Amino acid sequence: MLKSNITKLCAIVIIMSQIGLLALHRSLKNCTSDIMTAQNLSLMEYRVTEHVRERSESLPTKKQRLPKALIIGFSKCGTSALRTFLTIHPYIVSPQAELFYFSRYFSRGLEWYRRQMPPSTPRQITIEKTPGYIKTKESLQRIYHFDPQIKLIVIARDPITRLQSQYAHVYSENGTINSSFDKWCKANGKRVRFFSHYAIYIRRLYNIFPRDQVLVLNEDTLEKDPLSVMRDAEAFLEIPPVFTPDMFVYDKRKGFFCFNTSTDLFPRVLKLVQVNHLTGCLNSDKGRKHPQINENILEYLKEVIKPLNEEFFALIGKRFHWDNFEDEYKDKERGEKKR
Ligand SMILES: Nc1ncnc2c1ncn2[C@@H]1O[C@H](COP(=O)(O)OS(=O)(=O)O)[C@@H](OP(=O)(O)O)[C@H]1O
Repeated sequence: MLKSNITKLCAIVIIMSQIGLLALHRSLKNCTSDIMTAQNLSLMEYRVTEHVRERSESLPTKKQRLPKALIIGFSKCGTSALRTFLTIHPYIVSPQAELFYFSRYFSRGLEWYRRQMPPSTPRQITIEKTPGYIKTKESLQRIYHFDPQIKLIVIARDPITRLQSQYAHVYSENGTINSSFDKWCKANGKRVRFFSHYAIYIRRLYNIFPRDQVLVLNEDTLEKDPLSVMRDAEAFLEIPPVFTPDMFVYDKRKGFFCFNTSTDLFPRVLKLVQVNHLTGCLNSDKGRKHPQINENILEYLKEVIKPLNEEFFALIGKRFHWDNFEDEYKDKERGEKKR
């Protein structure tokens, strides 16, 4: 009797110790994966992380969660490319559409907003982008009341190029611009200033949110070196760095960096974001032909905009090299790309 009780006790001790070992093994595994994610992951490791995302998609913990970060502006400054590129990060989910919740659709309520979000695991960050949020104090205050700790991303662009982009957006039909940018600029001096004075909006933003919750990016860098922008965003969002140089390639015809269609990640990219399945580029409503500017108007715009840019750079504490607009504009490759 005593012997059989001792045997039972031994069996229990052995089982318990095995369970303990298993738990220890699991926690060590988690620990190593956290250490791994703290380092720069190679493409191979990115695939492993992606595999984790795929598997975690069926986890019961997956549900629609409110955003922990927003891309709030400025319109026509590369907000779509930024959101699209970021969305392939395994730790990020993002709704495809702009939701205008904190501006136009606030009365629809928080539950409506939540229901627009893709399902995510507790580790993933939901990011929503609506470029107009930065434009009104009301939207920013609503965002603050929603979550005073939320992270905010702003991307800005040379205001002259931004004006051209906006103009092309409004006045293009079937790829043709149907009126004169020069005339529009002359007739809309007040609007030119209003659209180009980034400092007004950034100052208002800094009055509501601590600066370390705001990341200000440069569209020019996104165009020329998307990888470095992705890395800045990863660091700001405190997520593991997974982007690698081979994920993006410059597409001469589009004139922009696009997803590399020849990596084995591309089928996954197509499931996550809307890009051209043949080229890996953003759709044709991004990268439109810009209107011509005559010398006089260019001089006028430079004069009006230069002090506004200086105010903006002083405020954000960094300088973007937007003063070479003329060279860029005349750059042959750029001319070819817009044709
Ligand atoms: N990689 C890549 N692919 C395509 N487009 C790119 C890219 N990087 C930056 N851009 C620039 O993004 C400009 C559009 O900006 P937004 O997405 O903010 O426009 S919008 O406000 O959402 O309508 C768009 O402006 P336009 O060239 O005037 O169409 C692009 O210049």
